[in-house]
Amino acid sequence: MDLFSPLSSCFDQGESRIARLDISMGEAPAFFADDLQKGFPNGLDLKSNGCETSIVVGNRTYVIGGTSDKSTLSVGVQVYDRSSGEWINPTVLGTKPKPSKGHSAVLLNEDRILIINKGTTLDDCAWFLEVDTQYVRKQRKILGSEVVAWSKGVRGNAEKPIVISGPSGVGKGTLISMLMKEFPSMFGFSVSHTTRAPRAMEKDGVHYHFTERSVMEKEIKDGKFLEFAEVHGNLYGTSVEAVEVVADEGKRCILDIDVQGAKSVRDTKIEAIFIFIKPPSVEQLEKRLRARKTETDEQIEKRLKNAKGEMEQAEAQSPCIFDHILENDILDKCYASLKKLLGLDDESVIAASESKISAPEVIYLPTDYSESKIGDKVIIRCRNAELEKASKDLIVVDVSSIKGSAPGRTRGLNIYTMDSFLDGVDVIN
Ligand SMILES: Nc1ncnc2c1ncn2[C@@H]1O[C@H](COP(=O)(O)OP(=O)(O)OP(=O)(O)O)[C@@H](O)[C@H]1O
Ligand SMILES: Nc1nc2c(ncn2[C@@H]2O[C@H](COP(=O)(O)O)[C@@H](O)[C@H]2O)c(=O)[nH]1
Repeated sequence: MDLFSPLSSCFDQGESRIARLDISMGEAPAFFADDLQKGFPNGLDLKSNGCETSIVVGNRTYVIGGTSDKSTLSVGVQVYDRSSGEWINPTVLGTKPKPSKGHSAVLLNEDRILIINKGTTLDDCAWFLEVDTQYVRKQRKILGSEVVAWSKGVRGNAEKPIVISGPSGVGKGTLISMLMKEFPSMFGFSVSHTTRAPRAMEKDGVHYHFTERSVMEKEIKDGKFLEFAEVHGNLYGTSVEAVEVVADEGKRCILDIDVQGAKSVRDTKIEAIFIFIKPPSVEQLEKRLRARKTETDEQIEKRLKNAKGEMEQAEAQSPCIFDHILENDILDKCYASLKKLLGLDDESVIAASESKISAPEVIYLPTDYSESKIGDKVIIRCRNAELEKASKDLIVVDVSSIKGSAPGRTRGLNIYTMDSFLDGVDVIN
């Protein structure tokens, strides 16, 4: 079996990477490998640090690596449009990977590129550069410019985020606090941005990121938000970073957002569980809001008025935003239903602990390897020196079960080792 037909998209270190670019069409800028290797500016603000990789997707060539901005120690992206002969500086969304000792690129399904970072731990080695996913297309329309988006690959099946919505005062925050108190290592709260003033006990960066409207509007324009909405006269929004921070802690993300926000998240096609919490009655809702003593009478009136619209929208069958509607009448009862729904009631927890899957192996990606793509698997073969150290010389990056995309992490990545000799794999370089 020939596992190692070379990948056209990969450039090993020391080679003249850019020289391999097909820039024969149109008026491509002078873009010489020599200049790049000496670190000379090339008219594109792109300087080589010996780590660029290029990959062709349709009529575009993506040059990934190095950075055009010395202040951000992260991987840069440049696009060469072969039909117009022009270089484009795309808007790059999402958290970028940090520069590594080189990387290789593998095209997946024409909509995203798998970037494998050399010399990193396997938990940080796989990143996806999305070039034409639904999210990227939508952002391209909104921002009116070329867009690419980074999404880090997360090993294993991290659970879907949970979106909790419901009228103000229904008890969303109370239920979320109970969940986070009982399961502190399981859940992480997505800290939203808001332009409303902090309440007495609220801390910046914990309950919200309190911000100015003009700053938030600029950040919305820059594509930093997964969703945002005008709620009860203030601007609220979930930044992409807020969700990524939770995923990076290995926790399941909980979003407390209004119905408009839930609809926006639903529209992005992000895989999440959407739960609407409804009050037993509008009278009870008013009682809770008044007892909380955090809003003026006028603000309470506004929130109650909006509550009616939110409940109508949530219970409408089409478009159906929510997967579940829970009534928060007796708090403990509602909390028990929420836990059951999330598979956290006693019976489900015992069943899960009995069938617990062992933690993924800790492996390091070598700096010297060759790789090949077979279907949904990228096979990485360690070379010489590293081969001697490694008991298993093949690392398999299996993308067949990946779920999700930018904004946020791409889950379900399976990375494991294999021994080519023991497994009888015929390796041809
Ligand atoms: N089932 C319940 N019965 C009675 N009071 C409740 C119940 N659930 C929550 N409360 C109380 O109602 C008030 C509002 O709850 P909470 O602040 O959690 O609402 P919320 O939905 O998060 O509101 P907002 O959207 O404005 O942030 C709080 O004082 C809380 O203690
Ligand atoms: N669309 C969004 N809605 C949000 C977000 N964060 C909070 N909210 C919702 O706003 C109201 C009011 O909250 P309060 O703290 O002022 O009482 C409530 O319904 C929240 O769910 C967000 O990031 N996006």
